[in-house]
Order: sequence, then structure tokens, then C-alpha cells
Amino acid sequence: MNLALIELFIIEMPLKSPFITHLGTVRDREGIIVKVTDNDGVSGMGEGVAFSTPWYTEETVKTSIHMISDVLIPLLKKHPVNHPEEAAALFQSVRRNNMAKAAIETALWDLYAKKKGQPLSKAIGGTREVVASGVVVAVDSIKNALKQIEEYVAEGYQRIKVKINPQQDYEFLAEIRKCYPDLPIMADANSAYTLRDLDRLKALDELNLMMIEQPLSPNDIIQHAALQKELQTPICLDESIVNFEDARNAVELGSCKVINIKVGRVGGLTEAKRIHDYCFQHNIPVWCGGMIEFGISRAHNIALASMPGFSIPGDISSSSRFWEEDIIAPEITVENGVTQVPTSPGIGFKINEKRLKETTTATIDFQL
Ligand SMILES: O=C(O)CCC(=O)C1=CC=C[C@@H](O)[C@@H]1C(=O)O
Ligand SMILES: [Mg+2]
Repeated sequence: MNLALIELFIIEMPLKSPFITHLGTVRDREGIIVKVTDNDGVSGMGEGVAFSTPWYTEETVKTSIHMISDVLIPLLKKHPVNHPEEAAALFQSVRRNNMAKAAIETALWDLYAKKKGQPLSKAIGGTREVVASGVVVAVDSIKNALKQIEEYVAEGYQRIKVKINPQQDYEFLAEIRKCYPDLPIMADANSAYTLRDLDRLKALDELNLMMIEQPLSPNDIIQHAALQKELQTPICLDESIVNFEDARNAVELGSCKVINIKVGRVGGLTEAKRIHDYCFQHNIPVWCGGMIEFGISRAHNIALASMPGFSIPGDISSSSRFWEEDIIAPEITVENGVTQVPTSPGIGFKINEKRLKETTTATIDFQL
């Protein structure tokens, strides 16, 4: 791919409203924007989606900067690649650190698609012209939840995802269901339960939820299989699935009926495609998860969600869901519950240079 320069932009932006889960509250979002430029001056964009603290996975912005700077870029320098899939294979020699790997690998996919003059969605095997958009309501009061849901339903989102935990589940969801008897609703527990909560979780079966996301611990593949046998509601796994093997094991064991694929969590688009293809062959529906990310990562998510097996609306909400102003132009918008899949080369969104400059707290450049 004849790389000449890799630039990291560490950015920070306040959320329009706090994103509250039982694991903590996100008020400000730090992120890493990656720009890879080849010797012809063509650039590809990627994004590191680890949070500032290790509340979701073990990675943070700082661990990602270290891994990108001191391990992944030196590997690329030593072993130049001709295709993003070669970078994914090269990075297999590094244990875990998937979000750091994805930051580089997705930028290489954007560059690759741009050099081919192809939309990224087509370059990875996408078939859809629009992708269905869902949105997340992450608050800790039913009043705020109903206020946000009213707003998002009016904006046309096809499904609502709410955060639950043992202190906020049946009554919270029942109140929402009472107000919205037909609205597609799913719940994300972020591992807030154990098998001892079986009765609490079974009670949710009567609320006609689309799915319950990650009820148990990320390592509880066996326990999720036991739980799924007791629940009518499909289990969806998120944090448990960090690579293809996790997805295959979960499907073979019956630990879930749905998988949330997040590009950063699985190490990049190459692995995300592998998981999609396997699930598609085994009739396991998948949807594209979000990471409260900026527009570059969201753009990669749109390309991924254009693949045929993404049959459930993903966490692909508009730029305005989280940000006063995103770092991409145009911003991502949702109309009639869908967002358009770009037809221009690469991710199909440009950088809003003014906004990037305003939000950049540090830059690191690497000549290759
Ligand atoms: O980016 C979005 O639109 C939603 C993000 C989102 O719901 C999550 C991001 C990261 C951790 C969790 O809180 C949650 C999830 O688990 O899916
Ligand atoms: Mg989740």
C-alpha cells in the first residue's frame, strides 16, 4: 500500500447529554483519529474507539496510543502490506488490543477503497443502499427515558435500545412498553446480571423485547447458553465476542441468537466480515453496535452494516445524537429510520478540518 505517513489526532468532545450505564457515565469522549497517507498523497481515515478508562473493555485511549505507536506502526514499517487483510494478519502476532488494531486497519481499508475508486461498502462486500438505524437511550430515570424516546421516535428511529440493570429493569421497561406497545425495544445489560437473577430476567419475557444484550459476564459463554434455554427473549452478545472464534463458540453452544458486531471490539473490518459471513451462513442475525464514537468510526459502521446479514437496525444514529458538531462533513443523518450508504470512494465522508482542529488535543506523526 506504499505508505508514507501515519498521523494520529487525539480529540476530545463533550457529549450533548450524559450517557449513563450501571458501569459509569460518559460525559466527555476522547478518541483517536488515524490518517494514513501513501506516496501518491491519497489518505485513508480510521478511528480508535477505546474509552478514556477501561470500563467497557481493558483498552483505553492511552493503551491504544502506546500500542499503535510502539507496536503496530513499527510492525507495518518492518512488514509493508499490500492489502488491509494483510495488516489484520500481521497484527495477529499482537495479543488482544483490538481497538488499537482496528484504528489502523480501518484507515487502511478506507485508503484501499479510495485507491480502487470504490465505496468502502462495496470493497467489503456490502449490498445495501441504506442501513436501518436504531438509537440508544442511556439514562437513569423513566422520566428522561420517555422524554428521549419520544424525541427519537419522532425522528424515525426503527428501534430503541435502553440500558438495564437489577435496579432498573422490569418496571422501567414495563412503563416504556405501556407507552409504546408496538415499538421495537431491546435492552442492554452490559453484564449486570448473573444466573442467580434468572427469575428477574425471565420476567422480562412478557415485555416482548427484541433481545437482551449481554446479560451476563463477558466470559460466561456456557452460562449464557444455560440462560438462553430458560428465556423466550433472544440473547444478543456484545462484550463476549472479541473475535471469530468467540462468535463460532457462542453459536455452536447456543449462547445467543443474535450478535452485535463492533468493528473496534473485534479488531477491524476483516474480522468483522469473517464473523458476519459465518453468522450469515448459520442464520444468526447480526447488527452493528456503536461505541459513542465520532463520524469516522460511524462511517465505517455504515459500510459494515451494508452487508446482507445485518438484518436488525444497529446503533447507527446520527452525528447529532451525541455531538453539537461532528468531525466529518457531511454529518451522518437519519431520515425515515435509515441512513444512506455513501456511493463515493472510501468511507464517503470528508474530514471537517475546522472541527478536527478545534477538538484536537495532541497529534503524533510517523514517517514510514
Ligand atoms: O454508539 C452508540 O450509539 C451506542 C453505544 C452503546 O450503546 C454502547 C457503547 C459502549 C458500551 C456500552 O455502553 C454500549 C454497548 O454495550 O453497546
Ligand atoms: Mg452492548
